[in-house]
Amino acid sequence: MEKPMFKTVQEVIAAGEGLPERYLHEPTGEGESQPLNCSVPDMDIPAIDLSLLFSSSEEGREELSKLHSALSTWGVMNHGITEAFLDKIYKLTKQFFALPTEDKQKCARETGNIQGYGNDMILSDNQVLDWIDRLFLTTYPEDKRQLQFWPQVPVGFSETLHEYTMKQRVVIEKFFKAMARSLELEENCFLKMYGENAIMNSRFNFFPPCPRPDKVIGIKPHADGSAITLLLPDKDVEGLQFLKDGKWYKAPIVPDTILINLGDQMEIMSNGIYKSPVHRVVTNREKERISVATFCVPGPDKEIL
Ligand SMILES: O=C(O)CCC(=O)C(=O)O
Ligand SMILES: [Fe+2]
Repeated sequence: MEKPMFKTVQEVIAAGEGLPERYLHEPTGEGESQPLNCSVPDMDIPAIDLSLLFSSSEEGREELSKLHSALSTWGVMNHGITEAFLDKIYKLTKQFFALPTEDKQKCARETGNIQGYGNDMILSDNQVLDWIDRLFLTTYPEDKRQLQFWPQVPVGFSETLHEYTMKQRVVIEKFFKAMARSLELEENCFLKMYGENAIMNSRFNFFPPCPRPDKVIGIKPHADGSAITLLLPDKDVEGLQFLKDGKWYKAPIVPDTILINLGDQMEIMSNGIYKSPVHRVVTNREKERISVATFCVPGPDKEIL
């Protein structure tokens, strides 16, 4: 199929033609009266050890109440995972986006397909574009993978993504069980709604340094449409912010953790007790930033109640 004509943000920068107007963000939403790059306070999300939640000890009960409070306040929590493995993913993501354009184009998205490498999806002519390039891959179930979009270079990318997907499945199962426990529900109730055929999509996000962080946004305010999202925000560069009571708060950098973010489907599954938070990504004048978001979506055979 013919590849669509598009310029990624990296190509826009390389062309040296200045900042196209299409990237100038119109501040119309809640909490958007201040410049995008104004300083905002830290949010206080706890790091929670999901395995501890299954112990009936005092410590286990404490962890469970921490989970309840984090999810009902923010809809977000952190969970530790081995450092060396996460480092591998960060490194491969950086290496992929540092490849020459022709190499990245080998994974380029095709018209009508969400999978592959490209810029912000252009859905309408007057859409303000996000300052982001991305590689979007369905990782689970394995028969939904479109391997022609999986990078051959850097070497080890596909194997590591497969391994990460399997590790994430363990975290997801624990998380759904823990969430049911935190609401005093039958342990498997969310897992059953989520289903065996749940789909996982990983999106590798790259935000190049931006000349106008006051006017250009990395990702517009949104809530994820998933059940849950497992997110690896950049290890060094901040940018992710969450909206609460009309104010933005920044997600602090917590090393060696996955940030678990509830999506709209989980808000419904928990009868609104847990919220799907609105969040955005701001840009940085000097530094590039990466993140890897995995959206976990119930299978098409599931009805969300
Ligand atoms: O880059 C980040 O930290 C967040 C990414 C995000 O919100 C998304 O991909 O939906
Ligand atoms: Fe998001």
